[in-house]
Amino acid sequence: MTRMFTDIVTARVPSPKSAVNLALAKPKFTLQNVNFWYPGKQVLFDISLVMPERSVVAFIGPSGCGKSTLLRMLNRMSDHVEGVRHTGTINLDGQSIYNKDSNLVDLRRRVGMVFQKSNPFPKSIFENVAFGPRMAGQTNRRVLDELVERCLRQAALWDEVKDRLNASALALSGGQQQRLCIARSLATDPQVLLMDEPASALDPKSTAKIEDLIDDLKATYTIVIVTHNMQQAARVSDITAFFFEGVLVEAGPTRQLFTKPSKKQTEDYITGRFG
Ligand SMILES: Nc1ncnc2c1ncn2[C@@H]1O[C@H](COP(=O)(O)OP(=O)(O)OP(=O)(O)O)[C@@H](O)[C@H]1O
Repeated sequence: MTRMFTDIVTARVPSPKSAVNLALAKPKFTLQNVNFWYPGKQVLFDISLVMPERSVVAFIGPSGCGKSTLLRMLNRMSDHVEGVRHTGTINLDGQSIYNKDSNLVDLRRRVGMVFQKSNPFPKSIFENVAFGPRMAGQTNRRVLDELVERCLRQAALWDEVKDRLNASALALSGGQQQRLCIARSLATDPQVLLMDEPASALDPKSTAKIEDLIDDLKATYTIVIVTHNMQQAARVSDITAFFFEGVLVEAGPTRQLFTKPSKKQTEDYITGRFG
């Protein structure tokens, strides 16, 4: 059973073209002793983890283990629930994101987010991508045209929509809508993309497109992805972090974690014994 599963997974570990030299990469996020509480309940326990720049980091683990909460801490979306608190530090490029003088608008611009369910605005394809730059004060049509084209190209959607930029975004397929949301999050010029199960609502073909896109995007961006699909983690990520009941059980290079996990709990999870 173990052998069969790891054979399947290692056959699909990231291709050499996309492999990142983790030893040389600069840390993008550094988490030290992070704890997090919802009102009356601690859900993350003493998490320490380094996420290298321009790599893909996957969070895996059973439902409720705290993956999304930790992901949302990285751009402080978790602050929005009343009564939450945390301890520990999260540094982005060496600066704490929780400093009292840190700028939340700037943090969200630098750390974009793509959700499980695509959520385009009920506007045209063009306006969805132009929305962020417009909110930031960009009014020059030529600049917006160029930016929309660049982001749609980066999101591997340009060829499919270039002749209907004024059509409603809601008329696109689910997979196209998700790529549009990725294009929209690229338009504010982020450095990090947080993806919360970005392909779980998509068919296999659209999922493959998102995975190819993640592989392309990491040349420019640091990507953190929550996924329930272990084969997807194995295919797209450089580093995998396995969580169980709010504890980071093990994190390391993806191939190593899936072929030679150092903890029995990790092995039990990746071989399907629980979760
Ligand atoms: N807004 C909230 N208020 C209170 N508790 C919450 C809230 N959001 C999540 N939790 C709890 O925090 C714990 C971690 O949830 P979280 O969504 O981070 O886990 P997850 O690993 O992402 O789960 P899933 O894979 O099912 O999405 C769970 O026990 C959950 O019930």
